Amino acid sequence: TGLSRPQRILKAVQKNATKGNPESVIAAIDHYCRHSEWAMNVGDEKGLILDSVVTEVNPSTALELGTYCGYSTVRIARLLSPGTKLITLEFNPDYAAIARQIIAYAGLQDKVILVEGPSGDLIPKMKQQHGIKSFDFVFLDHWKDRYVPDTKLLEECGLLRKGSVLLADNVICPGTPEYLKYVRNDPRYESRYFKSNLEYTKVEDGLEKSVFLG
Ligand SMILES: Cc1ncccc1-c1cc(O)c2nc[nH]c(=O)c2c1
Ligand SMILES: [Mg+2]
Repeated sequence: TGLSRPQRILKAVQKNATKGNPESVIAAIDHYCRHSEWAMNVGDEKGLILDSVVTEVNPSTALELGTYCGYSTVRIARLLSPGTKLITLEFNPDYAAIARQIIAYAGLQDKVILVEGPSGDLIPKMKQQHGIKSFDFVFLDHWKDRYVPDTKLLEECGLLRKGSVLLADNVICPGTPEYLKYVRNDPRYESRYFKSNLEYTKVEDGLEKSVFLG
């Protein structure tokens, strides 16, 4: 039955973007998903908030939960200082295969480590597999029912330090009420909501930024 949506997004990148130019890859995906077919990228509006938080944190170590086609992976990796790494976890092998090609098309493959598998299994292996002491920045954008268990797992594995920043997508749509309760009620987190819109729509959504206080 033809190409998948991620495959069509990759084709749009190959057709409309310039190799090695992350900005053009981002613009090509946003144009395609706004004018041709919707897809669950963080998008251009929430993407500006993501950019500002990544720039403020300037992480040495960053983790992304949920790669999909690599749109936010490219947004984050293009802002990282030389010598820093973004680890991105993706459960779906078909998504991962497309994301690798989009990340490579942007010329960012040397800054990104894409790992396929369930976040719940991979998070406890981060230290030994990738020599990570702790993450300065975590972008949660995978599955709403995993936000709380994976946050607890990051704490338990000693992967968060005083000042680590968690940024969560979709806290309104599809919505992560349990996660919002968790980070807003736990005194170890200082949380703030950034109101925005669901990618490429007028529906409200937003990002929750939570600083781990240790
Ligand atoms: C798919 C969808 N339909 C209607 C409304 C929102 C969504 C939606 C939007 C996103 O940004 C997502 N990010 C990560 N994971 C998701 O499952 C997800 C789902
Ligand atoms: Mg999302």
